[in-house]
Amino acid sequence: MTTPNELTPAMRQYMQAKKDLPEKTILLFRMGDFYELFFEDAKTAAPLMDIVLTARAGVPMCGVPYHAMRGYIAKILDGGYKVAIAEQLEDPKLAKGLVKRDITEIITPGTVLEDNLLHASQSHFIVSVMPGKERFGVAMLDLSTGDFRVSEAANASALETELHRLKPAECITPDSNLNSWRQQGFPDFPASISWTGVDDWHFDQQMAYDSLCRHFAVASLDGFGCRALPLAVAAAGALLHYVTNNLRRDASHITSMSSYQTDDGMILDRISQRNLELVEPIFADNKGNTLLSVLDETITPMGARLLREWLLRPLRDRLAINDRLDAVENLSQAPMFLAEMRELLGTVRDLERLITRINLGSANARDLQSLRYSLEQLPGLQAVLAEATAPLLIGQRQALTALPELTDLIARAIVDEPPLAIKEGGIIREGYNDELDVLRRASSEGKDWIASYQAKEQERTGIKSLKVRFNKVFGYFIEVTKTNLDMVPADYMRKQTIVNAERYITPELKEIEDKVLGADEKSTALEYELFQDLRVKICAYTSAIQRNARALAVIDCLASLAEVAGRHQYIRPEVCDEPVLDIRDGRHPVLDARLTEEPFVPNDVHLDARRDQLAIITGPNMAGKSTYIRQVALLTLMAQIGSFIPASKALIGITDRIFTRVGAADDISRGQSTFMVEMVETANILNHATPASLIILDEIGRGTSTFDGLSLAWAVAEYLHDTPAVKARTLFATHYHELTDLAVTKTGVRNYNVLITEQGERISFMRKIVPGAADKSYGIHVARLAGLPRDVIRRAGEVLANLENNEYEEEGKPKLAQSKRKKPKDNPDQPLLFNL
Ligand SMILES: Nc1ncnc2c1ncn2[C@@H]1O[C@H](COP(=O)(O)OP(=O)(O)OP(=O)(O)O)[C@@H](O)[C@H]1O
Repeated sequence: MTTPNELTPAMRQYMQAKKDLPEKTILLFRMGDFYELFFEDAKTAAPLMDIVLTARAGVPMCGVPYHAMRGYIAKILDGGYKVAIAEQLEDPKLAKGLVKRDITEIITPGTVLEDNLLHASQSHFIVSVMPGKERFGVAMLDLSTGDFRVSEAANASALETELHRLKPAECITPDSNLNSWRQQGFPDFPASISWTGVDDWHFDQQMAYDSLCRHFAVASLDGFGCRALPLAVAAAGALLHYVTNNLRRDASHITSMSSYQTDDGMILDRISQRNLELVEPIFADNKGNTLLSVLDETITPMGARLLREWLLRPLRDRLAINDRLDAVENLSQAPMFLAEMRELLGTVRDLERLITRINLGSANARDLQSLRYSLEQLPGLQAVLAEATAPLLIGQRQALTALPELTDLIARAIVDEPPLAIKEGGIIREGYNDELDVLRRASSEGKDWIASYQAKEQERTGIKSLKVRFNKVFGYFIEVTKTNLDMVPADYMRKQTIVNAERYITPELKEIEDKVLGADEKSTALEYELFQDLRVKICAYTSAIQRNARALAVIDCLASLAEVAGRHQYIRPEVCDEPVLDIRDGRHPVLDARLTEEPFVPNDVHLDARRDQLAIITGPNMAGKSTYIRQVALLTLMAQIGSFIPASKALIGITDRIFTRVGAADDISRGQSTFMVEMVETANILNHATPASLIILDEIGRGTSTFDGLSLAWAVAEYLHDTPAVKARTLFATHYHELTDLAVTKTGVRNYNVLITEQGERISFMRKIVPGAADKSYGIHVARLAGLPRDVIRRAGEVLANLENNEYEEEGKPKLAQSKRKKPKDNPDQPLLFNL
């Protein structure tokens, strides 16, 4: 084992860098053209990175070439580690003694900026959570865009919902809080979050407040709407400190912070988000099944990210919803205007991530050109938007600022098609810088001279095949093939022998070469300097560019909604604050958009929490019950994001929360039984629904015995109907026909069924929801369609007949054979329902 005293100076430097790193951090230490890893880090990371572990002087080590390093970051992060990068802080050629090295950044799952680890259409948040007595302060930062927001969640369940919506890769929280969660069990947060505990004092309110003020160069945070959000400020201050100090990341592109209330939008908890397949399908291979996949016709990455956010956070304020609907209507009514706008958006690149890269110094010349082409669309967009009449569109037009001085500057500075590399020249346009032009002229005149020198020497020596060539080792040289060596003049100096030729130099060739190469080297260095200068100049426009990006995102989202509305013949819904839902000829947006052989059959819905509150929907399997109730939830949600909807007419009372209890995907991974999950979800609904909510229940109690299930379903329906505090609009699809009896005694219960036509043994699904209870279950018909053996179908028919005729054994069990008909007497297990 090597002791510290035996370490080389570079190794001691390595140990020093390693000393201050947080736990579970792998250090990549730059040494020349490689990033090297040593000791335990090498042993841990080599298999993760899939590279060979070697040893030098007994020290385990491995390494990757500097240019490939970024590609390995994901592999280390995936292994559950952070990545620290130690760079050389001076040019090794100029260093006197040991090259200075230090940690320049620490990369964690929530703070990656590598393109291959980011989704263009999704934000990538690191979140900070500060617990209060009951409330939680929440701050979130997307380092790739500079998007920084704060909020407070009213309680643990609101925090859960918020984290499921944001899906952060990483969260920080005070050490003490993380420890208590670890001891008492975590709330229901997404399992994918990597949690980091941070010293409690970073969350000190005053310190956080002061450091935020310092960062934004303001005297108060009131301008960011943070006056009444002390916990949020603490979370935000700690987050900024963590990113800039602990991770040593550059935060110059974080130019503002915004605040929002977690409960001013419609609440969509984890379960509804999943069941309604809003942004992710329940089964991963059904990508086209999500509502987002139908509504997302955005053109820019900023628009795609914002639309996703709109979908997961529908509005609740009628005026705000109408603002969006007005804008969508305005665009829908002017297809030319819409098309022109979308065409202009087609040239706009990811402005938010571009300006971040420019700020962080990782942008190349092509990024600057992309920025220029994107910004050059703004005057055109402003001109087109001058036609807009909807206030939201007018507002966005006013928020757009064309930056002609900046686009001109980039246009003058950068060539049309610059290379990817930024240190090898070829980037700066002629005429931008006099000194550069002079150097280039010297180089090109020299090169011309060299070109003519070849012809001159051919003439002088009479060697037709004489060539003037160049390589990096010898510079310029004259090459003569072996057959012509007798004609080589005396003044040629031999430099190298190769297989078929000899290479020579001459004093005059070397003299010109010095000029050419000197000029080339200088001009490349100057180009890099000019590029850096330009980058700094562009950084001054960061917040103006970010404002433009936000306005463009809104425009893109509205245009996407208008485009989809036109494509699928949607109509504008009317929204109101009363707890009603009146939709004519509604269609399921996802099934409707997908072209299938069976045309989609539209259906109505009429619900009013004050009168027709609870609809019980019965009907055979496969009839379309689930589709129908999900459709109602989706149409309500669409209306509240400001989208038009597939229907012929709609009045939508604004909903505070959509609850779903749907059997499809039970969470076995959470270690709960199907029935337990079902009951937990039902409890959540009964405990949180309000008269402004919308509840869709697809069968309750299926996971237990029939009688238990039926009794629970019955009691749940009664509770929803009878309890004033939870009297929400409810759609209840069920196979328990007994539930249809509720309509007899409960004034707010309505029965519906899905129309079926029967021809002999065959049934046809009409997909039409009609008033009244279904009279038969038809489960056995569907089983026949599914190909169950004939004997099983016949036997099931017999048993069904027994059951339907209440034929029971003495002890009250259904008699599963043809037998004398007898009803059980005085059996306490026999549910009351059958006697109703
Ligand atoms: N209105 C409709 N128009 C056209 N096709 C429909 C309609 N509603 C449903 N379908 C089709 O019928 C299929 C079955 O619908 P769904 O799953 O909603 O039935 P269900 O009654 O809930 O069945 P189960 O009780 O077995 O869960 C759907 O996959 C869909 O393709």
